[in-house]
Amino acid sequence: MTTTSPARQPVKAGPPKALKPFNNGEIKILLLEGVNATGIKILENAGYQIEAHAKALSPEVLKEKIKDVHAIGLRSKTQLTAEILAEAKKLLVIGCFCIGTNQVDLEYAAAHGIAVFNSPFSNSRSVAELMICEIIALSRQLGDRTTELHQGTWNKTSKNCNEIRGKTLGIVGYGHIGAQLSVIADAMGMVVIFYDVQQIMPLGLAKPVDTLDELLAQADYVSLHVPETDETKNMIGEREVNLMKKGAYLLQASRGTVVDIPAVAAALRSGQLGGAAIDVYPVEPFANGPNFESELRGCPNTILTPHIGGSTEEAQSSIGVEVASALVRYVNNGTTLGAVNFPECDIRSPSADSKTVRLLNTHHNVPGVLKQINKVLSDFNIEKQIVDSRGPIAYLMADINVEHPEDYQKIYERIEALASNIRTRLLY
Ligand SMILES: NC(=O)C1=CN([C@@H]2O[C@H](COP(=O)(O)OP(=O)(O)OC[C@H]3O[C@@H](n4cnc5c(N)ncnc54)[C@H](O)[C@@H]3O)[C@@H](O)[C@H]2O)C=CC1
Ligand SMILES: O=C(O)C(=O)COP(=O)(O)O
Repeated sequence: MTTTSPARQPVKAGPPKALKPFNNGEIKILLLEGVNATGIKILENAGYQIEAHAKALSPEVLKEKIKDVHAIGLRSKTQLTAEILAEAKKLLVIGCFCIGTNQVDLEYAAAHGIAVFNSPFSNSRSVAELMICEIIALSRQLGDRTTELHQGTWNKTSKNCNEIRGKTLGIVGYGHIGAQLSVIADAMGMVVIFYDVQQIMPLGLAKPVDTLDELLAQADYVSLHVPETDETKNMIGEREVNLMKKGAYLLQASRGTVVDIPAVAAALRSGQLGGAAIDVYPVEPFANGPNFESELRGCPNTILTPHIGGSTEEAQSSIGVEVASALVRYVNNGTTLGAVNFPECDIRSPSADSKTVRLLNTHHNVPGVLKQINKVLSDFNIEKQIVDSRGPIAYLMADINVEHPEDYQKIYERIEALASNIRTRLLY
């Protein structure tokens, strides 16, 4: 006789519980720099109180406005320095509706229990497409020809104008944007080489080189796609420009601090560089208008754009969805997946009919913390718990079964009173 073991029955899970904050009241969010309507809709549907501005705010106004909000959404312009964040007593979370997060003091934010989210790749394709457009535009001197013709000058010439087929593109920083650019350039018949501090799988026929100097010496076009860090500051200066082939082109859509602008302007005027396409600047105007000063103005074959690499409808729309959803998940459920300055944690939602309370605790990553936290929780049934650390801070999520709502305040106060506590939230 054969016996079959009974099929394992899945635990029945009801609909997930819509958790709400115990101690934050109504969630207020400040949105700056024209966050896309897709993001605003998600935040509205979550029931948050929204104040949205099309532009960045001056530091003085921002210091006032940030005092009262639980969340803030911004793009690359707004600088959230430690000085500004020090005013933000209620702030739980920052959403960078862009790729770069260098505008936020990430360490200060983490140390104060403020999680930061961004959109790691929603505008990568837009930047890569702009680079392709500019590689051809520089090769055909389109900027100069169109300016001349707008001024009434017909200047039909083929001098120093080239096809891009067979030319070498050197990509500095082979991350999301660099790799995307590599694939398109490769398909257009360019020879692609790249330099990155990490070992990254080359795509298509692209080849890595060992040093930046090697890349500069070989490339007809150098395109920069590194983040702003101490190491990338002035990565391209007079020395590097002079290592480039005479008449080569520079494309810069990373961060303004990566390039020494006076050195590039001098090389453009002397003919050492055959042209440049620059999208980002060490100092960018605060708002749209006739307010742009730079040594680059008037340089030959120089395409200047006002930080529009990621500015397409497609990119902004998907960034809106991605970052707003991350903010809602963090505020409503405590999920930190995708945070750039926090340990990444998530646990399954409790079922709607449960008496579950979710504890979210950011604490100093020191020995003995969990013992103290679990001492407080030991009077209750801990259904699930996860904790992870990142450098000096750690984040704990715990679902606890609490029969009597009057215990919520007790749990909250006792966890908050621990010496290790940075920030405590309860959702129920
Ligand atoms: N102009 C615009 O509108 C936009 C600009 N950006 C800028 O582009 C940068 C790059 O974006 P992603 O490709 O998404 O970033 P990513 O993080 O995917 O890639 C950056 C790459 O640079 C490499 N890297 C870092 N330091 C380096 C160094 N010293 N030398 C060589 N390689 C180095 C990294 O290892 C990584 O592979 C962003 O950090 C942002 O500042 C991003 C989007 C739009
Ligand atoms: O995504 C980025 O890092 C960018 O530089 C684009 O910034 P923006 O959203 O145009 O202010």
